Order: sequence, then structure tokens, then C-alpha cells
Amino acid sequence: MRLNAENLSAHRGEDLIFSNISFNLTAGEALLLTGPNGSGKSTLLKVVAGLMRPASGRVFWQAEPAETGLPVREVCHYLGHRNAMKPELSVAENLGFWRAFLCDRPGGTGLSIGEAAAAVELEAILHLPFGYLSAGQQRRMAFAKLLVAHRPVWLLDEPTAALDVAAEALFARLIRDHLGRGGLVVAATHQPLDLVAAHRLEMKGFQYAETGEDFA
Ligand SMILES: Nc1ncnc2c1ncn2[C@@H]1O[C@H](COP(=O)(O)OP(=O)(O)OP(=O)(O)O)[C@@H](O)[C@H]1O
Repeated sequence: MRLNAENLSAHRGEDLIFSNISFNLTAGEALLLTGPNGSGKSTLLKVVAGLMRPASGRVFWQAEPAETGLPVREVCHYLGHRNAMKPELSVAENLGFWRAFLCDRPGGTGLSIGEAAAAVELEAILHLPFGYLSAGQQRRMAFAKLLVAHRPVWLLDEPTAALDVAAEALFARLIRDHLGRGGLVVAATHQPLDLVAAHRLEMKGFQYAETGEDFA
């Protein structure tokens, strides 16, 4: 399995946000996007997820023959700043929707709704409307969405925003578990996420971005 990005550049309105970004990730590898506010981390994740068209370059996925050539959006989970849950539906209904909507990709099996909620240590509040949950609880449940359907690629935008220290550690463990099963992760984050071996890409903002020393 391989996620390739070649010479990506992207505009927002008239502004060039970044150019010439390339990376290759294989099974079990993570790429951490760092950089100041507004430097283009979310934009890059949206381009990789297929939510925004790059101004140039391409992103593609290579895997088993049947999967090669699939757009990345078909093989990824995208966790954006927003949690993508309906506040008036219960947590169980929200997770049930995503489980039925996404379905598993070959190579793995999603958890049941109860198992996913237990994995983020919130199984006792599945019945509550999502809108009643605290900001940190909402973020944890949004993360549980990644567990109910198998996707080899996780694209995470500030996954630990609004989380307490214990939940940060929990997310880091779930991300490590995903990598340990051969998954791939691209995460924009201001926290180190405790991923020692992760590649790093430092976004610099307008006009350019450059790779860290440990990633070529
Ligand atoms: N719809 C838009 N139209 C014009 N400019 C935009 C739009 N959305 C974002 N931008 C600009 O694009 C730049 C990159 O934004 P982006 O959200 O990718 O940064 P980021 O590195 O993720 O920031 P943060 O750390 O604050 O989340 C910013 O200067 C932002 O103001």
C-alpha cells in the first residue's frame, strides 16, 4: 500500500498557499504536518482527501490490484475541524449512519458501534443526543467514527483539539494501533502525538513549504 503525492500546489482564492509538495507513505507510516496557523495544513489535507482540487500535481493510491487507481477519498477517513455529526441525533444513530454509509474497504473490519464507543471510553453515553456532549466528548465520538468502518488511510486535522491529556494519550494509542495494523496516517497537529518514528512536513505558509530533515 502506498499513498503518493506529487508536486502538489494549491490556491485559496488568489493566493498560492503552497507549492511543490511531494510525499510517499507506505503501510504503517505517518506524516505529521506542522506549521503556524494559516500555513496550509488543512488545505493540504483537503487536497489529499479529494475535497479540494490541487492547482497542480496529483495524489494517488497504490495497493492490491483491485484497489490501485481508486481515488484516495475512497480509501480514507477524513477527520476535519468539524465533527461531521448531527447534534439532534443520538451518538449511536450518528455512528450507525457512518458505519452503514462508509462500509469497510477490503483489508479490515470496522468495530461495532458499542466497541467503537468503548474504544474512546464513552460507551455509557451512546444514547445521548450528540449535541449534549462536551466539546472533548464530541471530539472523541468523532474519532470513534474512524473505527466503525475500515479505511487504510486516516487524514486527521487537529485530531486532539479540545481534548484533555488522557484523551490525547488515548488518541495517540489508537493512531499507533492503526499504524501497527498497516494503516497510513497524515495528521495536521500542534501536538507531537507521541509518534516517534513519524515523518514530518513543516508548512511555511504562502509561496512555499519545505520538508523536514528527516523526510525526503
Ligand atoms: N475559502 C478560503 N478563501 C480564501 N482563503 C482561504 C480560504 N480558506 C482558507 N484560506 C486561507 O488559506 C490559508 C491556509 O489555511 P489553512 O486552513 O489551510 O491553514 P492551517 O495551517 O490549517 O491553519 P490552522 O493551524 O489555523 O488550522 C490561510 O491564510 C487562510 O486564511
